[in-house]
Amino acid sequence: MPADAKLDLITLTDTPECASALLESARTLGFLYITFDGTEFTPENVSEMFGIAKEFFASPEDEKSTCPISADNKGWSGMHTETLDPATQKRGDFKQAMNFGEFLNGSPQQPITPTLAPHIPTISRFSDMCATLSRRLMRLFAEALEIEASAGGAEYFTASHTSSNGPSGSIMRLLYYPATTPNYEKGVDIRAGAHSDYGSLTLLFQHQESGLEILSQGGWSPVPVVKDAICVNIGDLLSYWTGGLLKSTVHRVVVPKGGEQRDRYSMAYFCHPVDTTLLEAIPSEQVKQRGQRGANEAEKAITAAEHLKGRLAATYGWKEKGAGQY
Ligand SMILES: O=C(O)CCC(=O)C(=O)O
Ligand SMILES: [Fe+2]
Repeated sequence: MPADAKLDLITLTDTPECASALLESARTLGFLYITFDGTEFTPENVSEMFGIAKEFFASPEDEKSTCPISADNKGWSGMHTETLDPATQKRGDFKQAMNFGEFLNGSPQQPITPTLAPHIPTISRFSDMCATLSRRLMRLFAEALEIEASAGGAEYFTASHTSSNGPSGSIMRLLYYPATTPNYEKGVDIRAGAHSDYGSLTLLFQHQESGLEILSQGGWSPVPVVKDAICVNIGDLLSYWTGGLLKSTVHRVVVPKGGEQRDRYSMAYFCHPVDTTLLEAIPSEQVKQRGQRGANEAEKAITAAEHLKGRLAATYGWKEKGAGQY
């Protein structure tokens, strides 16, 4: 049995010490936990959202399928619809998901099912809280990276992570991994295939049940669920932007030992910069020291939207070498 991954558990304070601790976790594992304490999240508002997720996934397939996932990455995806590791998987992920794009003044910009309709204010508020927390984390990363004051210093990422400045790829996602009987085929099915996330960072809320694993040199390590805490991981875009200093670590979701009969629910907020954001070399000595990699090597800066589009082609080469190796 591989040893559990040891993720740092950090309580957010807006101090240089906290910023350094976050950067250290992001530079090493690329994964960490932050406690609800120190954020707007509480056991109550998170469990209210899990209640909505359960109600939604229990609603009839006929109803959910009126909002199918579309090319804009919003909507419902049923069992085996998404394949996160197409090179290896014979069958799509053993899960369902519902993706919400950004809300505009509290209104969804996508079709919504009747079961979800009464909960829109709660989902919209939760999504906003995730955006606010993500922006705060980005601010702390900028502080720890000692970005030149003339370029914005600790506020370097703020405008690009503010939704009023334009559309972005940010997504609030509800996830449901059903119990594995009777249709789960061991060795063929997986709850979520190996992948890295695409954006700046991801906030992950897990409901009791474990199963998340991260890949390191030693192989796959299970990530134990920490009560009243949010798992934070760095995405490909931020790894690219920082010349690989911050690690976008490959991860997957499996059925934990003895968990075959249990459902698993989680919620992920994928934070992306505004589409038009230019991913230019970051004016930080720490990033410059990474040499000609990622955004440091590009002659012409690409935008966040271009990075997202080209992500698969751009990342498969280094993914074979190991996580986040720009
Ligand atoms: O459900 C989880 O714990 C992780 C899901 C995940 O990695 C993803 O959707 O990108
Ligand atoms: Fe992921």
